[in-house]
Amino acid sequence: MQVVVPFAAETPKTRLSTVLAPSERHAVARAMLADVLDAIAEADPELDPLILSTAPIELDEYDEFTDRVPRPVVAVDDRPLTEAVNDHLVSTAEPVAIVMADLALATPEAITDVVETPGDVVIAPGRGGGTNALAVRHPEFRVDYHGASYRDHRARAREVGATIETVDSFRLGTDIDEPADLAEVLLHGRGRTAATLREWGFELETSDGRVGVDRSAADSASDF
Ligand SMILES: Nc1nc2c(ncn2[C@@H]2O[C@H](COP(=O)(O)OP(=O)(O)OP(=O)(O)O)[C@@H](O)[C@H]2O)c(=O)[nH]1
Ligand SMILES: C[C@H](OP(=O)(O)O)C(=O)O
Repeated sequence: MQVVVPFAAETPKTRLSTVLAPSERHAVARAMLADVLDAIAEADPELDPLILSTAPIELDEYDEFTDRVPRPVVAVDDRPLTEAVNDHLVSTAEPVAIVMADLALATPEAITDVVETPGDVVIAPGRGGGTNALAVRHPEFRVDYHGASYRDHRARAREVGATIETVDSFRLGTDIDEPADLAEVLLHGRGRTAATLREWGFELETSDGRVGVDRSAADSASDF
């Protein structure tokens, strides 16, 4: 199955701007993308990842921490997310999975659950109403991201007569959007993203009611 990984390359992760400098948001977005690509490759080398990026990206830097052969293809489409993904769905008659690039906790097992669960539309919801991973095997189904897209995708699937399955996954449900989500990476991440945050001096902060992250000012990037 082809696995499309949408990637906002130019101004990624704006909701992390209170804790990460612009250069760090780029770096953490790339680290998360690498973690997702690794999970896909380890789930099944036959899966065919396609990065659907808003701008050209150079993949050479991935060589040092992946043994993926061949490298994923990068397709550049600067249209908004929903439009770009739907155009891709229209252009292929084959089943397609769409896996977001900010799933830093993704594991091969979780990806396998999405691509192997039978159903015309298989959805791994994200916290907050989003759609973090999706498998589409129905020719008329189209995406409608943002807002409560989990609810909207279920409604769209019903409209076209598609069967719907939900994959209940903590690892795929945890997209890294807000500063508090970085605590989940430190707690549960096994890959590049967790290592990057630790290199930057992020630590768990447990003194308040809810676990968060803390970082010493000395470790912040110069463009913060
Ligand atoms: N190709 C493409 N991918 C996008 C676009 N917007 C977001 N993405 C990707 O879609 C996934 C979910 O993105 P969001 O969490 O909604 O947005 P984000 O840009 O990552 O973060 P924020 O700026 O904080 O909203 C991530 O993998 C993004 O890289 C877009 O317009 N085009
Ligand atoms: C793309 C969007 O992501 P969120 O804004 O929920 O992170 C969604 O899942 O619909």
